[in-house]
Amino acid sequence: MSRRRSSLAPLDDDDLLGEILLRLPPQPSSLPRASLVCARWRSVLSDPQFLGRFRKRHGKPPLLGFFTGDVGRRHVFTPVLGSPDRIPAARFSVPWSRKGYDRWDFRGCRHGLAVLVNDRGRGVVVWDPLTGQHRHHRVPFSPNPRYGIICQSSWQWHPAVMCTNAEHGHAHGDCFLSPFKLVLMCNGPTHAFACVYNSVSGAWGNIISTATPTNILSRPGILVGNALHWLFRGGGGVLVFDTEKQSLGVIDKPAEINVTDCWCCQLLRTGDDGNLGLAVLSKDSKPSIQLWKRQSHSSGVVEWVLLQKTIQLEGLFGSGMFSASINALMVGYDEDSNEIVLSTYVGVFILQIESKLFRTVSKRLPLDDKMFYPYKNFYTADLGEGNSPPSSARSSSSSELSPINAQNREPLPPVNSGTREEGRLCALASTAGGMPSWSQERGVTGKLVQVVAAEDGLLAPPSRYVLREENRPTAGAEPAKLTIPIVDLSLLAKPNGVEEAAKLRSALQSWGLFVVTGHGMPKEFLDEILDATRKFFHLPLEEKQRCSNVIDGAMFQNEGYGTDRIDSDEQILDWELLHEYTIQIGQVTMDVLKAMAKLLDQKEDFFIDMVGERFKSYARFTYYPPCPRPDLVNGLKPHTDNSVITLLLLDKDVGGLQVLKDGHWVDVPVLGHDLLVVVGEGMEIVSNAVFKAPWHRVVTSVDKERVSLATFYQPEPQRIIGPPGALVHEKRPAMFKKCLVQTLADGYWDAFAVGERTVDFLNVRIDAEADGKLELESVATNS
Ligand SMILES: O=C(O)CCC(=O)C(=O)O
Ligand SMILES: [Fe+2]
Repeated sequence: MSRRRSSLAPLDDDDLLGEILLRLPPQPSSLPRASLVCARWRSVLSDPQFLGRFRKRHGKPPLLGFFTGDVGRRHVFTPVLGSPDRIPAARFSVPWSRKGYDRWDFRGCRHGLAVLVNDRGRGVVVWDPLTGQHRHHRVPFSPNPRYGIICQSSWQWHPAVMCTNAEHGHAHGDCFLSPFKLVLMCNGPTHAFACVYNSVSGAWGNIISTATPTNILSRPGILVGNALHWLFRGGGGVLVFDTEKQSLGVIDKPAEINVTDCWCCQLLRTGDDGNLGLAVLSKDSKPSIQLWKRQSHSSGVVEWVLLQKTIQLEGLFGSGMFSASINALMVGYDEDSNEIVLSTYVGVFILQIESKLFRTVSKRLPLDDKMFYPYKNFYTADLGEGNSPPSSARSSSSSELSPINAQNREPLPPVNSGTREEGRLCALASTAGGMPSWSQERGVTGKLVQVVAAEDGLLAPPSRYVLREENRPTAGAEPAKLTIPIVDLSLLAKPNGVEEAAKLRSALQSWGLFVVTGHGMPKEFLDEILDATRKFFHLPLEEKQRCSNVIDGAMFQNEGYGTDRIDSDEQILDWELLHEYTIQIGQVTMDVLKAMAKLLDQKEDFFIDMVGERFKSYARFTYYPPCPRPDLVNGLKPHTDNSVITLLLLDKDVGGLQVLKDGHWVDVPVLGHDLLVVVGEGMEIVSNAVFKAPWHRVVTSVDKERVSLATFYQPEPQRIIGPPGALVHEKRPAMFKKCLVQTLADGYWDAFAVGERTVDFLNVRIDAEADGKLELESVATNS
């Protein structure tokens, strides 16, 4: 500090003035406002050295807002500060595209840096929202195909970024991308892999892996000391990655806790001693947050301890905010301040765990299942220099630090390299649970039905396949001779497709399914798909089992045949075919969903928005061998689908699918190259039961085998779906409770096993009585 002349008034002394201005609060408007006083003040305030000292002095940057959204959804910046500190949302708009198949997911913020990952594992980006600088990295590995990966949807990328600046007094938020560590964790149903990028060496380290009991929740890892922690679903415990020792392991979670969904459990960094903690939100009539802490005893034993400090939410917020079955969701966490973000029916709040003090984020946002990623930084609006990176950071490799545009990203890996890059398609083969059906079974011990059917001299199906008399396909009258409705998709899309829309309306209203013509998929292509399917089922058993989803006797994932562990060129061709098919069928699905939305006088993306951009499509191939006694068995037992909609490509030569209409089974004829659209229970929920999922089943043939390919279109697993406000009104109350998609998916096979609909089995339907009262006619139409 220079010597001061005592004759100067304090504010005339530059050093003293600097000392005084350092004490201004770190809010975004502080420095810009002070800089309006005069040119001299402005010059002091915009001096990079002053700004560095200002950040150091304050240490912790203020919370500017949240990046909100969820995996698979667009993310936006939601400012939390009031005027004059409020930062416009557009200032931090997330620049990565979420279009088509090139989807980037925002996955967290730490130390003023944000991290995004491509959902197909094509890259990871560290982004400084303040300066717009970013680094794009190609992911350094693919999960090993040996672990059964056939689609990336069951292997998820969990990136985490952290500043590693160890300089004394360094204030995070002032990190400007250097130096940092980027941790990339990839977790599937059986294993986790981790790898660390160090910005100083500019290189990725070794790939470390460990066996895991299941998938982890799709939430940012919590940094405690040097270790990142993620919570497993169900009873799996906690996955720990030590970023210094580079070790990956699994620790227990409190035995009493069952991690049912990601909105009810949150790992913590406890404020008092920086230990790992866990907050569990109970959904009882008296909602509360139970707190656990991991404590080490002098004996060296480390265990979870339940803290006395249970937080009663009603006491804090008043009881008005809690209703129905879901009272609040934990939608975010700030590990620096140990604050949980709670979304409720009356707004979004931040709750500080130690003090139990809460602040309001917004009273306008309704209960919503999107994540809130807190973003903290020193932001000094309009100070020019102040918001630019210091020159040292700016001079580092310009090819790495450059404005964001599509061109400067690394090239995408070739589609054929190593593991498949397919993001959302899961292939499975047929049914499981309950009375076995006469179709190719999956994961069922004993002989496969195809093997049974091929046994010489088989006169009747083994007893385990034979249905009780009242359940046999022939128990009712002869199938009714009715014509399944047909809708021409190419006409529907035309501006004057009124007639076709009327047909669609009538089909949905009275059948819940319809035949689609005019879908534009070439006949040869569809033939090729079915031929490949048939060929696959005709492969020797050992070969099929090589791609089975059962490894070492345990079923480990939802996917089975058609895996990525492809050995022959012919099979690669099959997979490419399926990939192409999903793209094309995806387009048909979108068109159908748009037309259905228009029937309800909603904008065309109404249903598409509700199920999310990261919807899943499952392709299920089913093989029905000939059966000597079709009258005794089900090819596939009566069921409703748990999809939003299902698109079926049926065998060109052999029928067998039947739909229940007004209490009678009706044959779906052989459709050639037309497709069949079937409404699923998911659609029933999101249309508030305006559209209904029909019961259907498959009967077998004495002498002909049959194949089919069903593509199930499902919402994002972490979404909560329910009847949307636009379809709920006085005359038609909500017919379903809000429900996590994953819960519906998990309940499906249990419901199937006992012959129930999932919504009934899980008790998601609210008012069975009122169901069906509203006809489609009473909903306005624009067609
Ligand atoms: O094979 C068929 O025709 C129908 C298959 C089906 O309904 C299903 O997989 O859910
Ligand atoms: Fe079905």
